[in-house]
Amino acid sequence: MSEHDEFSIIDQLFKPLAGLSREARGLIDDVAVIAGDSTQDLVINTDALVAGVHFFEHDPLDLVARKLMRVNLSDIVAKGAKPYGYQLMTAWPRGTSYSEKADFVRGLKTEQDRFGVDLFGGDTVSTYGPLVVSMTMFGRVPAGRALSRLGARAGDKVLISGYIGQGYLGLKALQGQLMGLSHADVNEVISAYHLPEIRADLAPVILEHARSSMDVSDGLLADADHLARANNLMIRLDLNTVPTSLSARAAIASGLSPVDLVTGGDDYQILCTADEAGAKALIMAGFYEIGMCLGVSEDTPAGAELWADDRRLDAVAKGYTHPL
Ligand SMILES: Nc1ncnc2c1ncn2[C@@H]1O[C@H](COP(=O)(O)OP(=O)(O)OP(=O)(O)O)[C@@H](O)[C@H]1O
Ligand SMILES: Cc1ncc(C[n+]2csc(CCOP(=O)(O)O)c2C)c(N)n1
Ligand SMILES: [Mg+2]
Repeated sequence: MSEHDEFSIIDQLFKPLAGLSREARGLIDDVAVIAGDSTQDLVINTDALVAGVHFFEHDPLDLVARKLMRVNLSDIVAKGAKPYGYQLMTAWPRGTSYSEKADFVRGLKTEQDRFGVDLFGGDTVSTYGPLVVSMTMFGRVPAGRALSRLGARAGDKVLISGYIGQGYLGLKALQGQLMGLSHADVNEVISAYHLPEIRADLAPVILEHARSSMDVSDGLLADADHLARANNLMIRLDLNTVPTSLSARAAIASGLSPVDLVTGGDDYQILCTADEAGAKALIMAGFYEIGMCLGVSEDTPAGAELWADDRRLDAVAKGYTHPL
């Protein structure tokens, strides 16, 4: 096992290449922001999906395309930006048929129509390895207003845009490891794994009322930990207030640990912080309050902790990390 993971590689090898460019945000945010004209900036995000790592090799390719679009859109929306267009890279395993590629394109078209984006360019190559698809998504935001992971303050409320654990439950169902759910519940969580919910409609309210914001891809606890550390704060999450679906509650009743839901990842919900008034407005728009930002001290170092019923809970891992 290597002593490196994605975060140490980014930190040690890639961060120096970003230099002091404002656009890169020191590679501590999820996106780059490029100044446009005097009215708007461009928010840019790249996320890739790899067969066997992010999706199953036999997943229908229209769903893979749709998931690729959504995992990229979640970062754009989290920064308060409006989706604009995208570039695409596809590395096709040799022997992939024309009709499979056409399925992939059909999935892209469905999401283009839904989210109002067009294809701006990209690259098409072949590979001896598994299918790899990567997207660079562009969004537009009023000049100087793009949100960041930075900006949270002690006393801020922590909020989430929707159910946590749906994608993880779908993954477990597809792996045949989910017990106690009805047929309809299983279909619901598998559908969430393939097609995470993206609330593009929330971008304006996030822009208006959040102080810091990011999407949740690795796991709620892991991403709250990233946000907390970026701001040198302690985030205390209250597990009892994390919103979960009826399917998730049925899985818990059948023995699933609720901690797994907040560390499993594949959520693509929006995690943000706001002051009291901002939190009220965000809750009115559909967000759920799930925790607090606290100042750091010897007893409360920077990072995220999970609490339930006045007890701190331990998690084996806070979320998904790519071993490198
Ligand atoms: N290979 C790379 N080259 C340049 N920058 C990179 C590379 N990999 C990651 N980064 C940058 O490092 C920062 C953190 O990346 P990370 O993948 O953790 O972001 P994220 O939005 O949380 O990702 P994800 O949605 O994939 O979980 C981002 O600014 C990203 O652009
Ligand atoms: C087949 C299969 N096995 C495992 C997982 C879980 N998983 C893989 S990557 C990731 C974090 C987000 O990725 P990234 O950080 O690259 O954006 C998660 C939760 C999955 N989705 N599919
Ligand atoms: Mg992100």
